[in-house]
Amino acid sequence: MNIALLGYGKMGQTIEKIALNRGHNIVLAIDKDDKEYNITKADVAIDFSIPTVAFNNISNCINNNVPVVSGTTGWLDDYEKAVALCKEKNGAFIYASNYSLGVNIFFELNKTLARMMSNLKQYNVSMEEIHHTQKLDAPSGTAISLANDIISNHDSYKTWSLDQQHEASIPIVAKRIEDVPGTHTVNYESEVDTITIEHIAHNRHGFALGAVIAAEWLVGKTGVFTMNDVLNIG
Ligand SMILES: NC(=O)C1=CN([C@@H]2O[C@H](COP(=O)(O)OP(=O)(O)OC[C@H]3O[C@@H](n4cnc5c(N)ncnc54)[C@H](OP(=O)(O)O)[C@@H]3O)[C@@H](O)[C@H]2O)C=CC1
Ligand SMILES: O=C(O)C1=N[C@H](C(=O)O)C[C@H](O)C1
Repeated sequence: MNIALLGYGKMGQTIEKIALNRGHNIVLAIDKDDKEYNITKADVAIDFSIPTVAFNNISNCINNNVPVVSGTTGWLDDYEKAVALCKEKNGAFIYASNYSLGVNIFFELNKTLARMMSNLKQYNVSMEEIHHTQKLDAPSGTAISLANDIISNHDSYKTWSLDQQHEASIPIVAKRIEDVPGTHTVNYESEVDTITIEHIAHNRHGFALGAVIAAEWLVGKTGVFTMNDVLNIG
């Protein structure tokens, strides 16, 4: 496949290595200063850029009939617009806050645990995410996905927040520590014990491999998809 990388930072460069190893070509590697480029050279685009440009990058792909895999976080206020555009243009679009197989398994564990905890009011949930210091958004996209999945599966929670706990709100602590690729923790605490589930990424390989697998899967399809469609779990 001919792949366009929209964003050639830490993730773009990791994706390039994995894509080349799997026999693909990188026909574009776009960064902040690359204003003029022909996206139609690509069979598929993979966007790991920055929150303020992600929606434009995705729209440009959809408008030019190029399937697009989006991994950028922090732009989701525009997600429904991207979905509507994709449907209108009969395009192909997938977004995931986290492309790693491990985190997608963790998402399922989190939903199951939330369903079990919904009847056990003695436990209060809290979350923590830790990332490297260059990260632009907080909380992480993965933490938001985890919180939304708890809200959908647990009667007591209606929202999440980064500050002090409000009633019916899941408190999230976002820490920034040099070189951490991504750690997510969900805690249920009672007076007598704590139950914790945690995912620790050791490097960016899992995210990048998942994004390339999603791109391979997406080509030739039309519609709006999630990683559950690609991995057939959940
Ligand atoms: N879904 C997932 O599985 C994962 C998602 N992410 C998300 O992916 C995104 C990128 O992460 P990461 O690679 O670590 O970040 P980096 O900062 O290393 O890379 C972002 C890149 O985007 C570039 N960029 C800036 N403006 C544009 C533009 N207009 N078009 C294209 N590219 C542009 C930046 O260029 P310049 O440096 O010149 O400004 C930079 O090279 C983040 O939102 C992060 O949260 C990260 C890991 C996994
Ligand atoms: O910025 C990162 O690095 C990461 N971002 C994603 C997120 O916001 O959840 C995924 C992963 O945790 C790494």
